[in-house]
Amino acid sequence: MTDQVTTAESDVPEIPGKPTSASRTTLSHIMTQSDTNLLGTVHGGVIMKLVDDAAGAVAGRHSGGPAVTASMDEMVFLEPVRVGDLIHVKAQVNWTGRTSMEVGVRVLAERWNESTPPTQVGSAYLVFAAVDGDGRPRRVPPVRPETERDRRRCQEAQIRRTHRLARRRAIKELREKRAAEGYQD
Ligand SMILES: CC(=O)SCCNC(=O)CCNC(=O)[C@H](O)C(C)(C)COP(=O)(O)OP(=O)(O)OC[C@H]1O[C@@H](n2cnc3c(N)ncnc32)[C@H](O)[C@@H]1OP(=O)(O)O
Repeated sequence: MTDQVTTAESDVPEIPGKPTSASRTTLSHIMTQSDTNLLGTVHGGVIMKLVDDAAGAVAGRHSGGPAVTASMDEMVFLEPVRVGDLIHVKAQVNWTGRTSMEVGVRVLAERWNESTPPTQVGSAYLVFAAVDGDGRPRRVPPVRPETERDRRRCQEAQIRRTHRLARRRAIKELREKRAAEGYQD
């Protein structure tokens, strides 16, 4: 992983931007008995897979080709999901770097056969890297936020990006320091 935000190279032509709405996606699924954990509610891993699927579709659509999950952070489960819940997994590109994208995901649930408004049951932020046929990172079009909400999400994604890089750098430096001091853990 690169350790700093890379600026666009001057010798490479700019890729035209793409609006957020061009790749925004919702994946819906009814939860059944086979999705439950030992407590009888829906297994968190089932929801995480749907989150990764929806985010992957968004990343592929935005980048115009294959994209792989590089990281998933801040997966939050707000309320238990039950058998018979209709889940809506809403995903959009919040921010783009040179070859990576942060995708924000919200998970909503409603009873499958009732017309009550859905409630938010979870959220997550994932980083996807666009890759070429050999699995090497390739450049992505810059995302063009369209609404004030899109712009806020983009600003928040930049904060998360800065923190991810700073945390990674700090841990790397600590490990190097400990190795130099002779620790072999
Ligand atoms: C949809 C699916 O199920 S995919 C299956 C699960 N995922 C995978 O198998 C991916 C396996 N991992 C990989 O192939 C590689 O580690 C990659 C492609 C993600 C990154 O490759 P690297 O050699 O580290 O490339 P590099 O350092 O240039 O990083 C590429 C971009 O990803 C970002 N990135 C890489 N690792 C991370 C990470 N852990 N967290 C956040 N961002 C990351 C980098 O910051 C960089 O972004 P930028 O170009 O916008 O600045």
